[in-house]
Amino acid sequence: MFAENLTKYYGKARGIDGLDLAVAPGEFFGFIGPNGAGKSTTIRTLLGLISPTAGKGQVLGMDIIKNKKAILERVGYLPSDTAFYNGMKVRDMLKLSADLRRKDCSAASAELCERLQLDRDRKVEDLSFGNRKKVGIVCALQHDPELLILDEPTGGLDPLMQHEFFSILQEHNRKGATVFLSSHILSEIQRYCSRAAVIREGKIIACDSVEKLAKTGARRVTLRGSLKPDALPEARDWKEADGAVSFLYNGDMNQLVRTLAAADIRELTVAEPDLEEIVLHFYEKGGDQA
Ligand SMILES: Nc1ncnc2c1ncn2[C@@H]1O[C@H](COP(=O)(O)OP(=O)(O)OP(=O)(O)O)[C@@H](O)[C@H]1O
Repeated sequence: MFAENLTKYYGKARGIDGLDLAVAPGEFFGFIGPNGAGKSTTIRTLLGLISPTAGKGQVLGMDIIKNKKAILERVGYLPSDTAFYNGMKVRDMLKLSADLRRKDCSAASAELCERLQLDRDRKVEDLSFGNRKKVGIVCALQHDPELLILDEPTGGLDPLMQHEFFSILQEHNRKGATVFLSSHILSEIQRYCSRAAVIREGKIIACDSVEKLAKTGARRVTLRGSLKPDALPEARDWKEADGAVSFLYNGDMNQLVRTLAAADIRELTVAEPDLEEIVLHFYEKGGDQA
């Protein structure tokens, strides 16, 4: 799947602007970005649900403008906001979704409902938000698609269900399915994805293995003692909690050690910042790695 200079304007409003992205078959790929960055617009444009203003893309080797219908038939898509027909029971909704793909998915559907603890005899409109999400998940997965595109899938799922959901995704991925997961929750990207792209204001500002994205020259220094921020002008993102101060430091280590030696330090840890901190930094600075 790839996008090249993919651009979507809603009138004058920017959805995405010159977005480049490539996801290889079989990847478990994460798509991270703040609210309004363009994650859903990217996904909807790639699926042919909205037409790009400019640029091009391919999904499963098919052109996103010429082959919209075929793409939707072969992809499992979970939209960020799932809408269903009122008055239908879960089992009827799932059957309708399978019928639209002209596939008998009854065995897979039953197994997924069992694993996600979804009661098929209830009406969809009577379900809680999380349980409606599960209906969307089963619709996206029951036909065993080769590409899964999941837009913020875990909202509303409790931790046990999130765990089960990711186990199911991992099983699909191990069997060869490509998983494209958009999320705000960095810990789940870090845990499950092998590569990820960071989107900000409609553009990809970083794309790499999760390991490399999380790797940075900067360290988070946490200490208890008398050090004041003006002693280390190169340190940034000062935080104070429980009597300890911490900051991100990307400067000369000898300088850090000399400065600390001159202060009265009772406790000191120097650690790699977590992915969350690094991505937040991307959001703020627009791409200079910490
Ligand atoms: N139908 C629309 N009409 C006008 N502007 C839109 C429309 N849909 C999205 N936008 C704008 O496009 C930009 C990208 O929105 P998009 O929903 O793709 O972001 P997102 O990254 O999925 O955000 P979130 O995490 O909040 O779901 C936003 O500024 C949004 O206001």
